[in-house]
Amino acid sequence: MKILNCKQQKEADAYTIEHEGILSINLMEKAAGMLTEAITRRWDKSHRIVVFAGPGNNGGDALAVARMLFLKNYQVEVFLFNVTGQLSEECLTNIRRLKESGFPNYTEVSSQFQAPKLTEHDIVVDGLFGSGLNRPLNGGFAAVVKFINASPATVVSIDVPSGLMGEDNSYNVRQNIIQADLTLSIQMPKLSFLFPENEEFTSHWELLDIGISREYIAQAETRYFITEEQEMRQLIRPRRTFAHKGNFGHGLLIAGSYGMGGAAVLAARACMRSGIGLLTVHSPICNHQLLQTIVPEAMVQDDVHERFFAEPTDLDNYQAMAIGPGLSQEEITAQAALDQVSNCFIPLVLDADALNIFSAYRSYLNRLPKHSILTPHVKELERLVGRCSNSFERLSKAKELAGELQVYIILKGAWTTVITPEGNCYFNPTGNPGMATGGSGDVLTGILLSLLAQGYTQEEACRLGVYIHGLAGDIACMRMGEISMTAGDIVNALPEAWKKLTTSK
Ligand SMILES: NC(=O)C1=CN([C@@H]2O[C@H](COP(=O)(O)OP(=O)(O)OC[C@H]3O[C@@H](n4cnc5c(N)ncnc54)[C@H](OP(=O)(O)O)[C@@H]3O)[C@@H](O)[C@H]2O)[C@@H](O)CC1
Ligand SMILES: [K+]
Repeated sequence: MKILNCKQQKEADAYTIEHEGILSINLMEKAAGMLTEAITRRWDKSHRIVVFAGPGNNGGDALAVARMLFLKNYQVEVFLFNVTGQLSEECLTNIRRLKESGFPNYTEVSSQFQAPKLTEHDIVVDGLFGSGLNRPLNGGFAAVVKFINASPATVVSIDVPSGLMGEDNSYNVRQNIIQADLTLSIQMPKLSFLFPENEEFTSHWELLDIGISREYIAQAETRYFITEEQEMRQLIRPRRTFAHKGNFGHGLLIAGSYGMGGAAVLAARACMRSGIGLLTVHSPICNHQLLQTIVPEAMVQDDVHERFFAEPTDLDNYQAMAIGPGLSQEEITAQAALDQVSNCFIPLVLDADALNIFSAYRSYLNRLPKHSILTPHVKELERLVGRCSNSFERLSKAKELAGELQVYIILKGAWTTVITPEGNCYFNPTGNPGMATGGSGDVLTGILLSLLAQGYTQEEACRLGVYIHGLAGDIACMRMGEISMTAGDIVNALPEAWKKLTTSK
């Protein structure tokens, strides 16, 4: 699914109006009908609905919703903020329609706002500003936002919480943004909904498909996408009847150190559970027994060192390599890892300590083989690109780095993002906060190695890998709960996740 910017959303509305034979006011009526349905589905008539409408079409939506709720016998109050005397055409039409419906509780605010008393049983409909917001809110509008945020009422925002920019909020004033309990977003999600620091504004959002032109969306250019299940289903390659293990690749996992053998175990188990033909784990001698016992399916190659990865190994027999989980950053390991990675000629995943080593030896960064996959979480990314003050900046810097080094970056967190060397960003919809637990990243590394060894392209492996990892996380969460689930539970849920994604619905 594409994520378009606000300018494109406006163009999409205009294109739909022009090419699909629908009047602007009727498109708004359709949106309002769906918004009203979404509200009445959740709240019955015992709730008073207080509508705050702004001067543009977001306000127009809100006024139409007010009329529809009133005609369904809800108790509704409306405040229209008309401070400049300039209202959009559709907003004006909806004021007229509201009045014609016999609506009694309409207040137009031009200067002084007499705030109503709001209770926790009230529902506020926020239709102050939507995709037309072009600067941070201030003055009277900021005061209204603060009043709504301070009230105990439940807040439903139309399209966007008023005051929130669709993409970059670096220069916004956070106190002047509506903290919505629910955002009913028209047609497409906004990029800013996917950033963790905006959770207080958009913790829950839902999309309403008002029938914006598919043709426009198909040709609209964007760098931002949300991955969909159907796309992932189509990526998965069927296993042929006459297949043998040689068809599914041989992967090399370089992982583990003294006290960190578990990371190698988790990655290896996840790798085996994701369809690879053969796996060799290269680990320090101390982990030999552990690996042979817990992951008997994998072959174990001992390093020369008892406790640490110390000597690069030959890559001739492998189709892909992953390095990093539980590796440590000992000097001897760092040298071996830099050497191993710099000379790697097969598809490669770098995770955890392998990333930290490259952050510490920055001059080696340009020796990273092209199209390597880097899987940093926020802190690991910032070690590479420097501190960032917000998610938009972080994403921009990650895109720059991916372009500069020609690598794939998987930025882990809620809405894990796959960033391609060309600068495309794919946000992953699966997963849950229970996955924020030690070893979860090691599991992802194992899955990625498995997919690369099987011949999936880097982009396919990244997108499918994070999707299945999140899906397994969701299954683990259902089984064990968000609090108790562990990385091992994610591995244990992989079979069901793969089955779910490969059986027809
Ligand atoms: N048929 C359609 O078109 C459909 C449209 N739809 C709906 O329309 C919404 C977009 O409508 P929109 O483009 O009119 O923008 P909107 O957010 O209402 O505000 C624009 C106004 O705000 C003003 N303004 C901006 N920033 C400001 C600030 N900081 N402080 C103060 N003022 C500020 C700006 O004026 P300016 O001062 O910039 O001249 C302008 O007057 C969209 O979110 C969706 O809900 C859907 O129903 C689908 C069908
Ligand atoms: K709004």
